[in-house]
Parts: sequence; structure tokens; C-alpha cells
Amino acid sequence: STDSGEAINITTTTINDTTQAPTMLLPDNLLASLSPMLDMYLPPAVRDFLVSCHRAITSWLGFDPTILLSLGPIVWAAKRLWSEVKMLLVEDIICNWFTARVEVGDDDPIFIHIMRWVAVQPNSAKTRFLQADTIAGSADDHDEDDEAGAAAAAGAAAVKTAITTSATSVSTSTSTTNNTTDPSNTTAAAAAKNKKKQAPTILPNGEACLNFSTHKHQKPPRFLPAVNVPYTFTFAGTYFWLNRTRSNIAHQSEWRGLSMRREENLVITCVGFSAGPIKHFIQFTKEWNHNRQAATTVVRRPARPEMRIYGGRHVWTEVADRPIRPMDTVVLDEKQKLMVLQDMNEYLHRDTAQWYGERGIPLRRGYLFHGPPGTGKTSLSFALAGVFGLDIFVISLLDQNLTEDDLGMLFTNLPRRCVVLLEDIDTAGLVNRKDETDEESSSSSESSGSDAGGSSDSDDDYLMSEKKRALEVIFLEGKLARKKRKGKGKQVTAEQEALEKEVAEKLAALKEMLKEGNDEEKADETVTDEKNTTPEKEKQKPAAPEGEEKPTSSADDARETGEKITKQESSSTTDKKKKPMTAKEKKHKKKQKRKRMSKTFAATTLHNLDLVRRQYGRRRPSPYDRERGISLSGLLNAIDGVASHEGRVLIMTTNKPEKLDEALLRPGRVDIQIAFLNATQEQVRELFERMYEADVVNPATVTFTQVGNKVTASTTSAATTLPPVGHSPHTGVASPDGTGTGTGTTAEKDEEKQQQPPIDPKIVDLKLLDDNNLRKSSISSCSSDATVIGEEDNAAAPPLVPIITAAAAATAKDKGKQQEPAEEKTESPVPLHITPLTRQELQKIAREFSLRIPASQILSPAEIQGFLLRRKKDPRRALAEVDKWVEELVKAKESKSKILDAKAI
Ligand SMILES: Nc1ncnc2c1ncn2[C@@H]1O[C@H](COP(=O)(O)OP(=O)(O)OP(=O)(O)O)[C@@H](O)[C@H]1O
Repeated sequence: STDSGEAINITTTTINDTTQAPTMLLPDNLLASLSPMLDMYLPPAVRDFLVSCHRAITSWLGFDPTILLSLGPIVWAAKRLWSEVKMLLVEDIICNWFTARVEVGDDDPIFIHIMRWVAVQPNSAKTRFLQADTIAGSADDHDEDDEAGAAAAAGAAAVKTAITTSATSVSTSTSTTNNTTDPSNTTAAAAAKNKKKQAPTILPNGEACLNFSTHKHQKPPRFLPAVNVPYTFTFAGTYFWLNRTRSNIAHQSEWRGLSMRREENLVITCVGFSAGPIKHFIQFTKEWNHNRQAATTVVRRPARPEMRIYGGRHVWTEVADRPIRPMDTVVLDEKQKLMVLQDMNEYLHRDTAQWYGERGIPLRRGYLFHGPPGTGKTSLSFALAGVFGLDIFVISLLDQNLTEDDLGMLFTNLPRRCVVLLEDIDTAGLVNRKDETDEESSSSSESSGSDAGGSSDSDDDYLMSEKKRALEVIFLEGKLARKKRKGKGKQVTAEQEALEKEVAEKLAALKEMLKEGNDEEKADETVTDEKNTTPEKEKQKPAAPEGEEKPTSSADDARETGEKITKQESSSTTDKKKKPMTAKEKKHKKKQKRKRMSKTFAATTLHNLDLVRRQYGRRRPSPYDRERGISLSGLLNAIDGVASHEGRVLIMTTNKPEKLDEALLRPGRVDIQIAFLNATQEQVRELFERMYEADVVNPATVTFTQVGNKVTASTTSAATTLPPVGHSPHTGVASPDGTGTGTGTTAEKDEEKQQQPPIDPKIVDLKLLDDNNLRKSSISSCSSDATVIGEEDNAAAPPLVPIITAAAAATAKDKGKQQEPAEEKTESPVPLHITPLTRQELQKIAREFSLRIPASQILSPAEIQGFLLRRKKDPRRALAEVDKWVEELVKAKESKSKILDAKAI
């Protein structure tokens, strides 16, 4: 207390010392109030020092600085006032009166379009508040692959020099790159360690395996505007604000109850009285996105069940963005292809909708593609979507999660024009619900004691019918309880009464059904008891004469019923065993079996209905409990019901057309049927040519340059100067000389000639190598710019066919006559390993290959494609190995085996 008294005195002194300043009153109070604290926590020396500092500052400033602390609340209040005024002025008056705004929900593609566009804007990088987003890549993302490929190639280049020979073993070699950075640098050390990890695996032919382990790290994320932070940008001279907002929306669904969904919105604002600039911007982003995706077909599938409940755009989800499949890559009868193309073109025409409308015909078109697996049904569907630039919506009726309600919802949420691909329409368990109900009722009537035998004797169905009835009762009870709760205090409505009556009736019926089952069971038991006692009586009868066949146990019955057969029983069944069972006996036996199975359930249900209620009544039966699977009527309703979408192209595919219901095939549902068959020899030839046509080079444009001990083969993008292979009206006709001039004009031909490189003395003109030589020669790569390294380097490459040499070819040029290449190998120091494929040769090989495929059309195009893909760089090898493969495949098919000899694959 003494200390505090001192403090007060000191403070008073201070005030006295500064009596000139009128503002001293405030500090007086302040310091006076602080002084007990100062006394408590600070030693007197420090306190004195602080007080003298305060005095000095006050006299220097001319006012006490602690006054500012008192000003704080005033400033805060002023700021609040200003923010209110600003909100009123800026947001309510200026924003509402002088700006235009457009909102976009995240369920709209525009949302994605805008986000994608914003992400690539240079000023996005400068913005301080952003959201980082990892970009999901697709297999068709070529630039990514190129990067990875380049990285691997670089790695390969590094290791290639380190490869000694080991032609047969696959070895993993560590990169020889020296790490020259300071080893103490941990980042560099980690990088070095990584490099070690990424060392590519080298194949016997010297090729390095690609390695994508660091791929995802190389790809930078994209940066999007952060949530609730305004993002500004200028577009076409207009200043825009973009505000991204997020909220949680509650959703009540019939079977899932209350759920929350996160929803995002974009609010685009610009200054002005019109939303025109925003509309223009949105249109621009839409086109911008379209241009990026111009060469792709967007594939959509039904969204996850938990998303589908939100309806609208949430029922479909984009699953892929595939490069367009060119129509001429689908090998099919040209007439059929043309027919579908023309029909679809006419259907999708703008005037067609009006034409249909005027006649009151629903605008729908359906196609059925049927045929064995792997014959091109899906491929043609995708190609058609590509030709017409439509998105493709794929539904597989095998999807276990798909209900009829979902199917209806999917069909009503389609865009105006699209292709809907309904796959496997035969295998989707198209159960006719009516039949199912009939079966059920017959089964239940049978179970309730009637003698009328049902067509279905499935024990599961029998149990299900009881379970279903119990569930139905529980469901109705719940409904009734809810109704009562709602109408509490009010009069009982007629609806409630009816419901009550229905519940009582259904419950009684169920109880009756289960009771009857139990009674019958008991009756059966009594009969069995009687039977059991019969032998006792029989015992008293005189024994059977000797020599008569002794009764044996009825093993069959015992096995089937699972019951213990007593000795007595066995003797009573001796006669039964001798003569076959009558139909009535069989039926009785089945009934007994069913009753045994239902016994547990019946007992539980009858005596512990409350237990069942608790077990099944916790949630209402979901549509999945009741409506799993698609019935025929459900499918028909979806594809052409009243609410079904008009304008779509429906393509249905099946492997078993004979299983389809006639109702599904009637015109209006299926307008054109296309049969897909296994590959004919002509189709095989076409498939072969398509597979390798990109590797074809024009001999006139291939040059081989020798630098020291190294020969380089290069072309001037010959593949592009040649017309595509094929004889269809779409693909043009290749000229017989293989130079592709068949479809070109004279001017084009002249231009082509001019593009040919000048002849170098060391250049080998491949025109001089005749077809026979080319066929015999080796081909390890047909790339447009391949490097041929010395013999040593290529020792690892499998020598498939004899090698020709550049020197031999050059000699041939000089002499103007054909050479036998195989013998020339020893004469030349520079082997030529790459022999490009000419169109002429490709056509010859393709023809030869197709003739080796059985004409009986037992192989599908997918099988042929699979075989060729495994030899995609080597058409000559494909030809050499085809016989063995066909032999194995035919053998496997005949024996219905699915396993092929590994060597033949
Ligand atoms: N007629 C064909 N023309 C070109 N390629 C084909 C043809 N048939 C099959 N293919 C090739 O075989 C593969 C499988 O073809 P696709 O999926 O179109 O067959 P599908 O008839 O739809 O088979 P599934 O009935 O099993 O669905 C594809 O990679 C495709 O390129």
C-alpha cells in the first residue's frame, strides 16, 4: 500500500509539472488507474524510468500519447458507420443500379468452361488468393505422354551408351549421369536419389521402358479463384468481378432421408446497365472450350446413385473425353454404314423436328446393333457420335444400381441432341414384372395350403414372399403412424380408416399364412409320428418269410430331406423305393422342404413381429429394395414413354438378338437393325492395312545419309503425302503404283514431286529396291525419322529377316538391276536395318494375311486387331506368325477353351 501511495504521488507530481498542457487530465486518470499494476509488477526503478519517459514524450509532443487509446473506440465506431454507408451506397445502390450480374451454378457446364478459361489466364498467376487444383489427366492427354516419353527417352539415351550387349536378358541399368552438385545439399541429394529410382528398364533390343513415376509431379496444378474472394479480370475492354461462393444445401429424399450437398455458384458482375458483356463472355468461354474439345467425343455415364437423387444435371457424369473415332476405322459393309449415316443425318436435320411435330409423331429414332462380341457395335456407335459431333450417353442395363426410376430420370435429362448407347439389352434381367408377380402369387397361394401347384417352385421366392408381406405391413404401419401424428387432435379421416383396415387385413393375412404353415408343419409331424408308430404295430405282425428281400435304408430320401430315417421308416419305404414317386408325392416332398426352410422365419415373424419391425422398420424400404433391376415395361417406358425425351438417337446393342422381346423391336423403338458378323477375309485385309498404313513411306521421300559409321534414314512426312488406304467412297482409292496419286490432281502431283529432297551421292534410292528385296529385308522400325546405329548397337535387336546393306542398294542403283540382299551382308561395313514399308508391299502382305484367316468367319475383328496390336510395328512378323495363331485359336474355339498357347498369342 505504501508503494501505491508513492505512485499516486509521483503521478500527481507529473501532472503538476505539466500544468500548461490542457490535455493532461486524461493521462492523469490513465496513469492513476495503471499505477497499482505498475507497483505490483515492476520494480520501483523501472517504474520511475517509465514515468519519466512518459513525461518526456508528453512534453515533447505537446500532448499525452495515451489519449490515443481513448480514441480507439471512436475510430472503431466511425469505421463501422462507414462500412454500413459503403454497403448501402456501393452494394445496394451502385451494384444494384449500375451493374449487371449473372449467376452460374456448379451443375452447369458453363461453370467448368469459365473455370477452365480463368485457370489459363496470365493474371490468375498474379492474384494473391487462389485455389490450387490438381488436373486429372486422361490417357489421351498427348502432351503429358510426350513429356514422359521424352524424359524416358532422355534416360534411355543416357543408359544406351552404358549397354554392353546382353541381348537376351532384361536388365535394369542405373543412369550414369554424374551428380556434380554439393552432396550436402539435401534437395539435390533427394533429386539424385529419385533419379536413381527412375532409371529405366532396358529391353533386350535396347529400348528403354517409359517411366511415369514422376509424371504427376511434373504436371503443375492449375489455379482457380478462391472461394469468397473476388477475382477481377478484363475481357473485351470490360472489367469483370468473379465471385465464387459456396454453400451447403439440405436435400430430403424418399429413401435416403436428409442429406447435405455442397453447392458452388459463380457470380459474374460488370459495370453497366446490360448483362450483354457477361453473356458475350460466357458465349466466348463456351466456344473456347468447344474449340479445345473439337476433336473429341464426350462420354457420359449415369452418376453415382447418391448423386442421382439430386436430379437434373446430377444424373449424368462425364467419364471420358475420347478422340473422335473416324468412321473409316470401323470395318463394316459400306452399304450398311452409309444407310445408318444417311438415316441419322436426315433424322438430326433441323426441319425433321418440325415435320414430325406437324404429324404428331414423336421425334425418336432407334437402332439395334446386334452380333457376336468384338465385332464393332460400340465402335460404330462412337464413330457415329463423332461424325455428328454429339455427346454419347452410355447406359449398361447390367448396372446393378440402376432402377426403373433411375432409367426414366436418365432419359428425361438428356440434351436436345445426343446419342444414347444402351448396352447389353438382352442380359439386363429384363424381368416382366407381371410374370414375376404371377409367380409370386402362385407360390404364396401354394404356401397357404391350396393344392394348386405354382409354376415356380423356387424356395427363395417362397421365403421372399413372406418377407415382402412382412415388410409391406411394416411400411403401411409406418405410413399410418405418420398420418396419425400429422392429424393429431383432428378427426380421424376416411383415408386413415382405410389405411388402418388395410394394415389389419394384411397383418391378419400374413399371420394366417404363417400359422397355416406351422399347422401344416405340425400336421406333417403328426403324420410322421404315426408313420413312426406304424412299424411298431408291424413288428407284431409275422416276420417276412426268409429269402424275401430285406428292406434297406432309403438313402436317397434321407439325403434329400436331411432327416434321420429310422429303421422302421426304412422298412415302410421299401415299397416306395420299388416304384417311382408319383407327382403328388413329389409335390408333397417339395412342400415339406419349403416349410422346413421357412420355419425359422415363420417362427420369428409370428412370435416376434416386433423384432422384425425393429429390424426392417428402421428405415423405409428404399427403391433399391423394391425395384432393383429393369423390367421390360420399365425399359419401354423409359425409351418411349410420355415423359421420354425427344430428339435423341438411341442405339441398343446386344449379342443375343433372339432373346429380345418383340415389343422392344417394333418400329418406333428400333427403326434400323444392323447385323455385325465376324470378320470376312476382305475385312481382315482392311483391318490389316489400317493397322500399318501410318507406317507406309513413299520411297521417293526416304533418304539414307551416311555420316562416318552411321546411317540415318529420314523421310519428308511421307505418310501425309499419301492418300489413306481403303477403297470406300470415304477413303478414296489408292493408286496401283502405291504412290497415292490416284486421287490427287496434276497440280498436287507436281507439288509432291517438288517436295522431294535433292539426291545426294550417298543417298540410297529405295525405288530401286524391288518388292521382293523389301519383303525379305529386315524392318525394326518404320518411323518417319529413324536413326540407324552401328552393328554392335543393334546386336540386341532380334534378326527377323536377312539384312540388306546400303552399299548393295547403291550398287543396284549403279547397275540398274535388282540385288539379292542376303548375301551382301559380309561385303558391306554399314548394315542397313531399317527397311521402310511401301504401300505396294503393305497391300501385298495384307492380302496374303487375309487369305491365311479362315473364310468361315470364325474370328472377330477384335481378335484380329488384338493379334495385330501385339505386332504393331512389324507387319512382316504378323504375316509370319499368323498361321500358328489361327491354328491355336481355332483349336481353342473348337474345344471351347478360353486359354491360348502363350507362344501363339
Ligand atoms: N468392325 C470393326 N472395325 C474396326 N475395329 C473393330 C471392329 N470390330 C471390332 N473392332 C475392334 O475391336 C475392339 C472391340 O470392338 P467393339 O467394342 O466395338 O465391339 P462390340 O461389338 O461392341 O463388342 P461387345 O459386344 O463385346 O460390346 C475395338 O477396339 C475395335 O477397334
